[in-house]
Amino acid sequence: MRALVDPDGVLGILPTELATARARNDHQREALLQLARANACRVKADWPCQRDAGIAARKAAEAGGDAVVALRGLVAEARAYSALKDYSRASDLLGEAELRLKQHPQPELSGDVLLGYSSMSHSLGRYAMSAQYARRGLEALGNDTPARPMQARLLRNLARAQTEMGEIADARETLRRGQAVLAGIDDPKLTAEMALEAARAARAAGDIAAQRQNGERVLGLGRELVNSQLAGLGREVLGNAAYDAQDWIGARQQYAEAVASFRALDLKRDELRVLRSQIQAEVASGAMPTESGGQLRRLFELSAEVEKADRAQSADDFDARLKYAQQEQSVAHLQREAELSRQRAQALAERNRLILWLELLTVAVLVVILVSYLQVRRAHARLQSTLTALHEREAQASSLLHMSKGCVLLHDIEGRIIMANPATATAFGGGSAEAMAGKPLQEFLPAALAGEVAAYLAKVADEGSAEGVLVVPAADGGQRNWRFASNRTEPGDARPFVVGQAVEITEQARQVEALREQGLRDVLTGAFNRREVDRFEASAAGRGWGVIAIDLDGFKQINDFRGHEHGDTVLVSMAQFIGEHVRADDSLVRMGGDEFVVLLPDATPAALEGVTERLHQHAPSAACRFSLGSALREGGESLASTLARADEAMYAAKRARRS
Ligand SMILES: Nc1nc2c(ncn2[C@@H]2O[C@H](COP(=O)(O)OP(=O)(O)OP(=O)(O)O)[C@@H](O)[C@H]2O)c(=O)[nH]1
Repeated sequence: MRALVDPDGVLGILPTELATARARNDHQREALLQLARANACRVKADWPCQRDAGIAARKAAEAGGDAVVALRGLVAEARAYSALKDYSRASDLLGEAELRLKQHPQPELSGDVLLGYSSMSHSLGRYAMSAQYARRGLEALGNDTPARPMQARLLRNLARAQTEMGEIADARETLRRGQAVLAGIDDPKLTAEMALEAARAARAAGDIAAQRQNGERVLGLGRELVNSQLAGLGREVLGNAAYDAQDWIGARQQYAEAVASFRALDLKRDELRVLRSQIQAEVASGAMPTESGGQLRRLFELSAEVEKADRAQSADDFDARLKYAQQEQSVAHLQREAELSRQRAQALAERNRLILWLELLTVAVLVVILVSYLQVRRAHARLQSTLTALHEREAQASSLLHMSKGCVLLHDIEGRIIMANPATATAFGGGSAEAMAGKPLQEFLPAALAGEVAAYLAKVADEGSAEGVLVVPAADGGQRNWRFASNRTEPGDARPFVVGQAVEITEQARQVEALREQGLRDVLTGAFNRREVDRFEASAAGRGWGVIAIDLDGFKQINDFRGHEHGDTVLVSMAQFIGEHVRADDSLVRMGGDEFVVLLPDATPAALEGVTERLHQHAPSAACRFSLGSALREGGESLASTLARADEAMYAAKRARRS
């Protein structure tokens, strides 16, 4: 902004700032400083300076990667070439700027480019085209644009073209809009340009007052900006106003001032134009001979026509260049479009491929989810039925345990009860099954069985199982027999325990004992039979024994004379007689027929003597006479040897009795 009002000040400080930015390699700042320089040069109408600054700004911005600032530099450069009337270069650069703008849309810069085209068209006398570019520029900016100076410039160009085309009312309306836009913007050069256009339009409309007013304004701004060209233009406007008011003297004076200003600046075209007006004023005022005036008029007409023709030629060239540039743009545009549509088609194909994959993936995921769901459902159903069966079995097992007459007991390796069924609690007198839990097994068994319980626990722990019969003394003095079988859980079990079962076999044991007893007894007399001999020898092994052999005398005759049944009675009576006179531990064995043996465990000679003596002593009360012989075990002899010696002694006694 400072470049607009104080261009010299800006240009004064720029070299230092630029040097600092370059030293820091700060391309972006350098580019912005060069843009400021281009603006300041434009205000001073120093077009080569603007061109160079624009080029430098573009290069620095490109080095700094700032595409937008590079574009600004390019536009500044183009506008400078346009001002230098190098339309070919200007249009090339504007075309390039347009192309770049498609990639980096910037409404203000688009407006600037179109302003450049509009100015060039105007310079070449293509006013309709100039107006059209100006309108396009205004459209590109939009109504509410913040780029008001650019909007004002476009309005200025539009008004200028309208004036040239004779659309004076429209031109003045456009200028009013332009001035409204400019209000509040501190841009003296633009203000002056707007005033110049207003003056031209006023002249075309025959409004001398407005011409003067605008001329004064331009002149004032020229002074303010110390701009001789502006001052010259202001003088020209005032000269035109005076000319139109037929104030020939005033007109000649203003024109003369303007010519002087343009000559000092070497602005030949401006000088020629004003000089022509000045001579016309001279002629009109009669200061020149009419004849010369006629020739001069012709000269001016010709010069104006030639100028117009030159302009038309330039315009044709420009048209051709514009067309070429537009074709280039169109080709580039078409290429870009083709590339874009190729990329779009590629992207679409890629997208479709991705969508297809996505769909396939979705289907696969859905199938996996469905299969998993079905499997989970099946597993759940299986689990449910297994649980139901398990609960049923658990209930059955619990019933079995509770209803079982047999004892079921779970205990740990140390013998601590984990669980017992009611039958166990009843059998062991443990109160309730629950009360037994947590207590040691020994607590429910007599102290006398402590050793057996310890042996049982050691066996089941070491070998994994134990079974046998436990004989428990009963309160009534008898005993109860329990057959048990216990199994330990697998050795690897973290918390091993033992499942024990027991059934009471007291009655069976009693019956077995009775049967065993019967097998050892002689049916007729109740004395032991011969099997007792073997049992006795086995039980008394390693110890001493005594034997008394007894044989009835004349028993055959009893049978023969008194009958066999009586003989039986005698045998029974004799067994009773012998049993009454032997010791409680002695065994009376009927060896067969009328032969009896008394087996005396641990018998001493005195004990044997005592028994035989008692038998002899009570012999008269016996139902039958008898003979006896006795023998004590000698050394480790067999029972058969002792029996043989006792038999021998008995027979010896029988012979002695007979004789
Ligand atoms: N009534 C009866 N008689 C039996 C039984 N067993 C054997 N006898 C008889 O017992 C008799 C035994 O005869 P012996 O060996 O000669 O006995 P004994 O007549 O006493 O003669 P000695 O022994 O020499 O004194 C035989 O007549 C047998 O038939 C039995 O169970 N009941």
